[in-house]
Amino acid sequence: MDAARPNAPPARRTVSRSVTVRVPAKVNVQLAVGGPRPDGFHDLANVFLAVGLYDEVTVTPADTLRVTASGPGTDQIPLDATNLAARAAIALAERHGLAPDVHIHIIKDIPVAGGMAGGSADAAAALLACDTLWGTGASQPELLALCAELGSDVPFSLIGGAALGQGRGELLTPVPVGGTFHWVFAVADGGLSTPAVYRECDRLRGAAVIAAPEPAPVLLDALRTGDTTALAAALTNDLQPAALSLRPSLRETLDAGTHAGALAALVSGSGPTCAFLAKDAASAAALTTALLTSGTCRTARAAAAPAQGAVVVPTPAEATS
Ligand SMILES: C[C@@](CO)(OP(=O)(O)O)[C@H](O)COP(=O)(O)OP(=O)(O)OC[C@H]1O[C@@H](n2ccc(N)nc2=O)[C@H](O)[C@@H]1O
Ligand SMILES: Nc1ncnc2c1ncn2[C@@H]1O[C@H](COP(=O)(O)OP(=O)(O)O)[C@@H](O)[C@H]1O
Repeated sequence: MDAARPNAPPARRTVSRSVTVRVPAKVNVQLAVGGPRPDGFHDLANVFLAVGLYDEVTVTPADTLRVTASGPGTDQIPLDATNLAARAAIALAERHGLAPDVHIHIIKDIPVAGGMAGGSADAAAALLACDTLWGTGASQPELLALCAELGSDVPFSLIGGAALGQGRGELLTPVPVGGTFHWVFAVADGGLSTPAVYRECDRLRGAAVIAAPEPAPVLLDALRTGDTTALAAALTNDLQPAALSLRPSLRETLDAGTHAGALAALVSGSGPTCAFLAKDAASAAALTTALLTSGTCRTARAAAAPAQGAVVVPTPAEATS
């Protein structure tokens, strides 16, 4: 008790606490790509679906900004201020006149450079974690605006679920989902560069006239009604020919999943991860086993969708109180 103020509540001890945020990967169930814009981006009709593969980002007060990471592929991500999670912390700190002095630790389970928005996920997670740690109390629109500055896919990583991304993918409209979809992801050795895949898409299209990208009503209906068969028939990815052109061996991966009973097979975003839609959880488990033994991928993972967006993980004390 405070001796000077007998009725005052016990003084709060300032503890150097950590905040952990869990954030999902995505698959693009429709990726319609327009022609190149003057700013180098492409207009999209990008229907994102968050899937249950997660990274975890923990921020802890520190003397200076520091990034560490564990998990597969982390030797391929920068651990300096160019890491997307570090860029997110710096952006939020600058906006609120703070020093971005945190230790950011990333536990990666989302394939690196795999077309599943792992870096974007870490950026969204770091933003939410720092906002919570620093008590900056940013509103959802403020967080989404910061996300859009960090990358086209980052806003979706924050909100999760399913959403239509227009513009370069950052202008989101949530999409209702009426059921659970069971996916399997075949993870390749090594990544593909997103800008290189967009460039290859432009090169393959040559002088063809490209229609403005539009969301497909049949696909949005399939999501809304939770109809797996209809979703399988409606999946499209305009970047798939470019990803296959840069990595022809992905055709064998797609064929292996199709022969093993997938309802549909497509490249996830810019690749090289291949995504397979399964009838149900049991089919997804069987498909995972078949892909693991097919010799056409580094590993295979089953994951259900939709997944929740970035969320603060309760500390053990909070979880039991
Ligand atoms: C292709 C998609 C599909 O969701 O994701 P991935 O499969 O890579 O995860 C996205 O469009 C990737 O979004 P993201 O990875 O956030 O890209 P950004 O950092 O904003 O941009 C990286 C580069 O990709 C190209 N780019 C990106 C988005 C877009 N609408 N048009 C583009 O041409 C540009 O060359 C840009 O310089
Ligand atoms: N925290 C991060 N996690 C993953 N990649 C990162 C991160 N920060 C920067 N990068 C870089 O971003 C690029 C794209 O990675 P990623 O987002 O995993 O792939 P994709 O854009 O295919 O979904 C990689 O070249 C990687 O080195």
